[in-house]
Amino acid sequence: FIMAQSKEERILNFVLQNAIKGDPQSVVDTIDKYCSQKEWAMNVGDEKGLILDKILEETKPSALLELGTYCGYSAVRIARLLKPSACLLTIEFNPDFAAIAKQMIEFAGVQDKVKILEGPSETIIPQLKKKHEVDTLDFVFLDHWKDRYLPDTILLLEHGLLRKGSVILADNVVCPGAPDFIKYIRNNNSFECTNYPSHVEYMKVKDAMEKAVFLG
Ligand SMILES: Nc1ncnc2c1ncn2[C@@H]1O[C@H](Cn2cc(CNC(=O)c3cc([N+](=O)[O-])cc(O)c3O)nn2)[C@@H](O)[C@H]1O
Ligand SMILES: [Mg+2]
Repeated sequence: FIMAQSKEERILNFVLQNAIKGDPQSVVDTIDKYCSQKEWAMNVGDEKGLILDKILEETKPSALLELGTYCGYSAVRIARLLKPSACLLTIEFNPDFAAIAKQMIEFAGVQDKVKILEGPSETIIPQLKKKHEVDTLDFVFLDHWKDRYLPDTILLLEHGLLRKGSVILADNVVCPGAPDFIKYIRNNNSFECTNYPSHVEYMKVKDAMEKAVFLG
């Protein structure tokens, strides 16, 4: 009998059947095709993805953290631009989504640059230095629950995970929005903020990403 698939399983199966194995760009393009034509899903998407690409190419990070792996779209999108020695740690607490993302990342052939850490960000961030051999982070992508953006940014600061020049990039600062994070980061003299207007993935609804550079 046909298992009642989840949307996330349907996205993964569409990639396994239609993308080119070992080609991360084709995985990104195939997810965008499925989610714009068949079923909407909360990937950062192609329009905001190009902003993400540009900021990555400017930053050239070696140690990266993502909060909210979901199906692995942004993990594959980020990893495809990283130098061989770079490493993306991505935190996901939903085990079903983590399993899908693992298969997505392996199919794209970027598994050597991506490590999925299963659990809630509030638990894993304090473990990054001792358990996951992180010194400081060059780049952090926030795309998980919007009311966790601010507390997790404060956790990163408290645990000495940011250094002068570390870049935090936050998705969805307009829709669904992260008002407490935006208020804090724009009023904190230790951060230099830039807003990048865009749209919600696969929609005409206005959204934006916010870049915050830590000044030390
Ligand atoms: N504290 C957490 N620790 C680890 N993983 C988490 C945490 N919170 C959520 N997640 C995971 O993030 C993934 C994605 N996610 C993101 C959100 C919040 N994002 C959105 O709700 C959203 C919503 C829209 N939208 O409604 O248009 C557009 C977007 O780009 C979005 O990111 N909820 N789950 C999910 O796999 C979830 O398990
Ligand atoms: Mg998002």
